Amino acid sequence: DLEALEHEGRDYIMQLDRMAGIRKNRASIAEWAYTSNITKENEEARIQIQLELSKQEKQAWEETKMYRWQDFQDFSLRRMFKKYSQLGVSALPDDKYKLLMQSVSGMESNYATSKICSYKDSAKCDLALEPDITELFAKSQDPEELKHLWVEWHKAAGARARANFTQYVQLDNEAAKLNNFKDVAEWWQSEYEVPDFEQQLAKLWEDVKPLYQQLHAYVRRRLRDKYGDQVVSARGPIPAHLLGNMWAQTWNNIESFTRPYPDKKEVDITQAMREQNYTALKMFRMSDEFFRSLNLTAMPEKFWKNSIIEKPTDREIVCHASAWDFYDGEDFRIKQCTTVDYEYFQTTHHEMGHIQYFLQYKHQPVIFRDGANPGFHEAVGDTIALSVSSPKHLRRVGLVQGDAEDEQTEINQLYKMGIDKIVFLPFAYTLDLFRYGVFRGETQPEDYNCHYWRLREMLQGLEPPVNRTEEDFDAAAKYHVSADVEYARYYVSFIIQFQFHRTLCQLAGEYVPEDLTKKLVDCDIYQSVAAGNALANMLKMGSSKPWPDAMEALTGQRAMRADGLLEYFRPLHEWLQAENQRTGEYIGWEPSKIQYC
Ligand SMILES: C=C(C[SeH])C(=O)N1CCC[C@H]1C(=O)O
Ligand SMILES: [Zn+2]
Repeated sequence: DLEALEHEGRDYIMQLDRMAGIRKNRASIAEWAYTSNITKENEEARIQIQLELSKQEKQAWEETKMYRWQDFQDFSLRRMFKKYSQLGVSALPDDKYKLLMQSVSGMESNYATSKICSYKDSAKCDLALEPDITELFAKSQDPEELKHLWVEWHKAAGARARANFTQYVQLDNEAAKLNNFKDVAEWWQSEYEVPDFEQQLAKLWEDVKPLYQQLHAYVRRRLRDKYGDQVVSARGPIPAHLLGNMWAQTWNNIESFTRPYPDKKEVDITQAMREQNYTALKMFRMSDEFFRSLNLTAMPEKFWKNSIIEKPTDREIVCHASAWDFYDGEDFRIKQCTTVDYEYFQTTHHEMGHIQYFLQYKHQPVIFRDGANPGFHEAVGDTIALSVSSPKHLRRVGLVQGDAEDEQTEINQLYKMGIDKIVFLPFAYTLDLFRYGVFRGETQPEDYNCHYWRLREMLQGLEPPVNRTEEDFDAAAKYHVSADVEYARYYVSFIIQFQFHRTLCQLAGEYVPEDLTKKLVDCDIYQSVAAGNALANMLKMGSSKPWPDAMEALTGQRAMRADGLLEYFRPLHEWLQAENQRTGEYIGWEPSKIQYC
């Protein structure tokens, strides 16, 4: 009878889950070995193990689908079977599976090992993205040097990935079809378990776009003031190489010469960190201490032993920051090439947020050890970092001196947060709208660069520094495109982290709507056990329930909405509107004159 069948099904799936944990542990170990020491043999070993594990997965899958789990009574049991009934890329025949692994691995190692020549010294050709190019791009205010770095990096890391990318698209789409998806776009969106995910992204963009356009117009004027109208036009898109970041995904590196009230004291956190002899380890210890202050879980001993927190000098590694779950309940690691600066201070909290999520849901069955949706996993650390970057907290830890002055200081603070959080949204939206089009076949290889820049211009109001052709492939110059990492997760994160932050600030007694002494912009939840417990309760759920349940458990809302972000930035939005009106700034941008299609 059904009762007995369900009982047998439970025994089966729990045994399968234990085996899956062992497989994932082995996969993580092989992946770590390769990405922390990029050599041909480590790449081959990793692919060999992936191939072996995929065979085991396929066998297990054959057995799993024999169960009539759709009729089971228990919700969690049904959910476990549903997730295990999706085989993934292992559904590909061995030869295609191997080809797919090789094409992604080829792109990723190209990205990780690409070097370019210096602008000032054409004989110096050992500049890596981290730390060399990143540092130069953050500091240089020479448009010609920035143009050189931008063009050379996009040639080395972007154009060179085109062939592998085209093959990866073909094979990944075949895998999608074997999993009963139309294409990879549908497969990626299925992770969010809502039928209208793409419409939700579009709605969120409509909500935030007016604020972005005001910020874009203001920044364009300040850049025109600095570089002149031969470099930055009054009504056109902003050249993408002038924003302090290789992908113009965050503009925090131009804050020092574009902030609204320049005569207010300079708040240079990076300088303060360096003056106070911060080290990578100190940054990690401080982050761990913040999480513990919320009554969350301390980093386990193995974390401190096994993590790589600085770039090794004796080998090539994948420097792009990452957090690792080894699915054995004990081994959790971060790998990042930390530099002592404000940006990496944020990244450290971001990665520690991933580890905290791993720790909170480690008691779950392996199949539920995941974010409620991919965006939740990206939002945890950033939510904590919203408190860490508040003036109140920076004063608490001695990175900022003196007291909160006045409304102008607050506008400067909101501006600093806005050129990080608001400008990121159209960037993130572009990256996956582009790839949705590629996977759907709406964008053919001969149109890759043209379609990428059409979206960049339409959504971000940017243009390339020089003409582009289909010899280029600028999208792959971004890590996540070369590494096959879905990006809508960050778009979701940058929206929901403000919903999380607002709730946690209220629980911490740090934010009271309409109380001018308890403003959201200056909320710091540090040491609030009430906030920490509420966050922990949501994190413990992992992916055991659909994400609206997790969202409701923490915030009382069941949807992702821009109202948290818009509330946080309202004073800045009003200031920008007044300021752009005062200077008669043109809001939006006319078509670019640069050739890229
Ligand atoms: C820090 C990570 C590793 Se999950 C990252 O890739 N992030 C964090 C914010 C956006 C995105 C990026 O760097 O593009
Ligand atoms: Zn992340």
